[in-house]
Amino acid sequence: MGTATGTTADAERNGPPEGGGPGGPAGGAGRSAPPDPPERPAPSTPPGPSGAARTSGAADANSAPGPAEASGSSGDPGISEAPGPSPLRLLLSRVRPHQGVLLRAGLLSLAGSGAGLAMPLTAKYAVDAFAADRSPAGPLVALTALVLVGACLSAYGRYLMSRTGEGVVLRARDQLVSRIMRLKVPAVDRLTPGDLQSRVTSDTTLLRTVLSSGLVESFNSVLMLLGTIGFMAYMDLTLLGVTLVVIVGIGAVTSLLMPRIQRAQLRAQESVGAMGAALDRVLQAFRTVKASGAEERETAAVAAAARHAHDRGVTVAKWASVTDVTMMMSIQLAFLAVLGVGGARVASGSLEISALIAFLLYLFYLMGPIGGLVEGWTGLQSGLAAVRRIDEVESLPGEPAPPPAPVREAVRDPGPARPLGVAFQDVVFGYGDERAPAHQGVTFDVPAGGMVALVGPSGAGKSTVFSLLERFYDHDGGTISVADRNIRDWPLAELRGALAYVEQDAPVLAGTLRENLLFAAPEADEEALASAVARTRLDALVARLPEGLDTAVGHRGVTLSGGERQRIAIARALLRRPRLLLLDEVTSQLDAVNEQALRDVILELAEQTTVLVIAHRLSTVRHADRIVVLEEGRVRRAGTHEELLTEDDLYRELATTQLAADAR
Ligand SMILES: Nc1ncnc2c1ncn2[C@@H]1O[C@H](COP(=O)(O)OP(=O)(O)OP(=O)(O)O)[C@@H](O)[C@H]1O
Repeated sequence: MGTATGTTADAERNGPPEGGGPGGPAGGAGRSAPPDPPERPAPSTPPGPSGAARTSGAADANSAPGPAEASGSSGDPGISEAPGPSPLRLLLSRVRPHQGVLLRAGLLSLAGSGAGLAMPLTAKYAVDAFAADRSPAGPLVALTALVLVGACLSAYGRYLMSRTGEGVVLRARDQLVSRIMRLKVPAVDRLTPGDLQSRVTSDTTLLRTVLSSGLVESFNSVLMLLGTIGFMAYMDLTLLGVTLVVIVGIGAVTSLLMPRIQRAQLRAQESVGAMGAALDRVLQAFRTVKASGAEERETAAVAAAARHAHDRGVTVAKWASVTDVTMMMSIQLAFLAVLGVGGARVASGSLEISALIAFLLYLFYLMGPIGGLVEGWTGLQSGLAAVRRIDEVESLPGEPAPPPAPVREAVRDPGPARPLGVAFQDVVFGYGDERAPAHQGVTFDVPAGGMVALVGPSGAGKSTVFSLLERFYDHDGGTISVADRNIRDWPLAELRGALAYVEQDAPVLAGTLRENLLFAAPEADEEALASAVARTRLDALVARLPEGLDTAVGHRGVTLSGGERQRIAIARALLRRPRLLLLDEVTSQLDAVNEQALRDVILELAEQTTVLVIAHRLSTVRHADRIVVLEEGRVRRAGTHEELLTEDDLYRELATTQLAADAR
C-alpha cells in the first residue's frame, strides 16, 4: 500500500491482443457523413420501348453517399484510411455466398429483357403481314406473349435480386452491429457517432444498390447492348454504322462530363456531412445552447451549412441535367440520322419500310442498356466506397466474442457472492494523447470485502482505476490483479461478470424503468427487483409513475432527476450481485435523506462484497476501511481517515475543503 514508483509512460503499450482485426485508429482528415440518408434514387430519362426508366448516372447528392467516398474521404477522423484489401475484392467476398441466386436473377432479367428485344423484329413481321395482306394474327399473338412473358420474367428476376440484396444488407448490418458492440473502448472514443450510424444505415443500403444496379444490371446491360446491336446489324448494317457514329461521338463527350459529376457529388456529400455535424453539435448540447441564448447563432450556422449543401447539390443537378440531355440527344440525333439515311434508302427501294421501323424501335431500345451501364458504373463506385467504409469499422480492434454474459452465476445462485481483492502494482497507463500518462506507477491494494475509498483532486486518475479494472483500456505497464490473478489472464466476460460499475453520470437507457433496473441482470426475479427498489428508495418514484415499473423513462419517456438516475444505477448494480462494486461519486446528486439511506446500503453491501468507491464526500470516506489518496497519476498515501488527517497535507486539505463542501 502506498507510494507510486514512477515507471515511464513509454513502457510497452497495449497488452496482448484479445481478438479483432488489424488496423487501427489514426487521425485521418474527417468529415461526418449524414446520419441516415435513404437509398439513392435514380433520376429518370424518358423510357424506351422497354418501358424501363434509366438513370443518367447522376445521383441525388443531397440524399445519400454517392461515389463521393470513393475518392478516399473516410468521413470519421477516428478511422484510419490505411490501405486494406481492394474494395472490389471485399465486395465480391460479400456477393460470393449469393452468387447462385444472383446468377438466376440475372438470367431471368436477361430473359425478360431478351423477350423485349425480340419485339421490334416481331413488329416487323406484323407490318410485313399487313403490307402483304396476310393475317397479322400470328405476329400479334407472339407480340402479346412476348410482352407478358417478358414482364413476368423481369419481375421475378428483379424480385429475386432485391430479395438477395436485402439479404446482403441484413447480413452486413448484423455483422457490423455485432462488431461495433465488441469494439474496444479506445476505438469508439475516437469515432463520431453520426458517422458510425451512417455506416450501419446508408452504407449497408448502398450494398444493395451495387448488387442490383452495379453488378447485375451492368452485366445485363452489356449483354443487352450487344444483343440490340446484333439485331440492328441483322436489320441493316449501314444504319447501324450511322447510329454508332452518332452515339459513340456523343458518348465520348458524356464521358468527359463524368469526372465532373463525380467531383461535384463528392463535394455535395461532404457538405451534407458538414451540415449533419453542425446539427449534431446543437443536439448534443441542446440545453446549453438554449441556456446560452445561442439559438440564433447556431441556427445561422446550421442554415449556412444547409445553404452550402444546397449550392453544391445544385451544381450536381446542373451537371446531371447536362449528361441527361446529352444522352437523350445522342439517341434523338441518331434517330434523325437514321430517319434521314433510312428514309432515302426506303425511297430508293434498297430498304423495306418495316425494316426501318424495326430499326428505329431498336434504336430507342438502346437507351435502356446505355442508361443501365452508366447507372451501373456510378452504383459500383458508391458501392465500393460503402464496402470500404464498412470494412474500416470491421477492422478496428475488438474485444473477444462472446460479449460478457449479462447475468452472472451469482444472480442464478442465491448464495452470497464471494468478494474479490484488487492489487495495483506500478501501473502505468496513458490514453494515447500527448498529455502526461493518467497513471504513472500506481500501487495500492484493496482487500477482499470491505470498503476502500479513492480520493484526490480532479484529474488525479481515480476514474481511470475503474476503467482499467473493467478493462475498457489495457494498462501499459505494471500489474493489476483481481483475486490474486493477473487481470490479463481473466477471461473478459468472467471479469466483467464479477464487477458492477456505477458511473459518474450513469445514463438511463430509453425503455421502461423495469428494463433499466434489470439491464445488467435480466434474469433477476421480482423479489430481488422489489428489494433493490426498496433499498435504493425508488419505491416512492415507482408509486408516482403512471405505470409503475413499466413506465417508459429516458428519451420519449418520463424525464428523471439526477438523483433518481443515480439511484437507478445503484439498484442496477445491486441486482447484479457483484463481487466487486465500483462506485464513482454515486452520492453526489442525492439529497441528505437518500444519501444516508444509500450509504447504509453500501455499508451493508461492503460486509458481503468488496466496494471500491471514488468518494467526494467526507461522510463516505469516514466510513471507508481504507482511503487511497491519488495525485497526478500516483498514489500519494493510503490509510484510515484519522491517519491521513494527521499524516497527509493534501488529504487534510481535501477533507476540510472539497470533501467537506460536497458533504453539504
Ligand atoms: N477517455 C479519455 N481519453 C483521454 N484522456 C482521458 C480520458 N479519460 C480521462 N482522461 C484524462 O486522464 C486523466 C485522469 O482522468 P480521470 O478521469 O481518471 O481523473 P479523476 O481523478 O477521476 O478526475 P475527476 O475527479 O475530475 O473525475 C485526466 O487528465 C483526464 O483528462
